[in-house]
Amino acid sequence: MEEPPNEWGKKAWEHLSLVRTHSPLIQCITNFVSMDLMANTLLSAGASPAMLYSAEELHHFTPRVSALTVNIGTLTPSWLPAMNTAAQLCSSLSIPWVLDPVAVSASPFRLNACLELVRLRPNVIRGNASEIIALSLASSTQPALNHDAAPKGVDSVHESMDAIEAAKLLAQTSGAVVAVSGATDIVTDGNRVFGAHNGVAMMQKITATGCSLTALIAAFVAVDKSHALDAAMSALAVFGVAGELGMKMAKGPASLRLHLIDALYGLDEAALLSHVNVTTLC
Ligand SMILES: Nc1ncnc2c1ncn2[C@@H]1O[C@H](COP(=O)(O)OP(=O)(O)O)[C@@H](O)[C@H]1O
Ligand SMILES: Cc1ncsc1CCOP(=O)(O)O
Ligand SMILES: [Mg+2]
Repeated sequence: MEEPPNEWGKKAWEHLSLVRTHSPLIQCITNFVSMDLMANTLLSAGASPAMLYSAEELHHFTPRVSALTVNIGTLTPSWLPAMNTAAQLCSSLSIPWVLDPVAVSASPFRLNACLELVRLRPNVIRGNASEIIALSLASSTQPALNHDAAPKGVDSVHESMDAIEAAKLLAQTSGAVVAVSGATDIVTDGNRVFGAHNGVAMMQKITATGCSLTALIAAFVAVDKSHALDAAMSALAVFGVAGELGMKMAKGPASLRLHLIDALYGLDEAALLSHVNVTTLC
């Protein structure tokens, strides 16, 4: 019997092709750990990264970008004005921007910074399961966070499938598309929920793969602004497939980092049609 066509695979290929053709300029206000991998991920996908974060140049630069990513990984008070100004500029100019709430439950300072950024209306919020659960809880009722249950650092202590309801709620309260990475990458607009069953567990052993994925989402949304959910899903699937193909060559995290970038650069339509595995979750 003939296989049904892989509609999400086709869509992922269309989005990746648009990124390669248009090479969207992506501003990344991000943590020091992720700058290198994030910029290289964007370049290998065909986008143009710019890791500019000085408040002095935002009014000149940010209005000319195709999308922005704001990542609070190594947050200090001095970074916040630039993050807020860039986010405000994007929201007022209808430039898509994506928030990565790294380690949002690590401190009240970080949580409050994130809540302020959520109020500036990101188009997409991407985090791991623990981050989305914590931000969703705080966005809806503002409870005191239970620090015993919350992770202490940047890595998730929850499974992505356990964050579906939290992701839907965060999408509804924020108006953003919400993406949760993990064994299954989940995307929701608060109503529809899709999951990409791609990627390999070893990707967790490379620092900043999550941050880089968030920037990739920004690049994909930049080329399909009116379909943020589809674009985010494509980015998650593409990154996951690159991880799977890279893993065939890798011996461990260090060589996976290298082969992941090479695989992303070399992805073709046949690879996406045969590997992208997206299903409707609810
Ligand atoms: N158990 C897993 N199996 C397959 N892929 C995974 C797994 N855990 C994470 N990934 C992939 O690793 C990448 C980074 O996700 P994650 O580790 O959740 O982000 P973060 O670094 O923000 O915690 C994503 O592409 C995700 O799909
Ligand atoms: C280790 C670390 N510490 C502060 S930011 C950061 C990188 C986190 O990257 P990711 O969220 O992609 O794992
Ligand atoms: Mg992260």
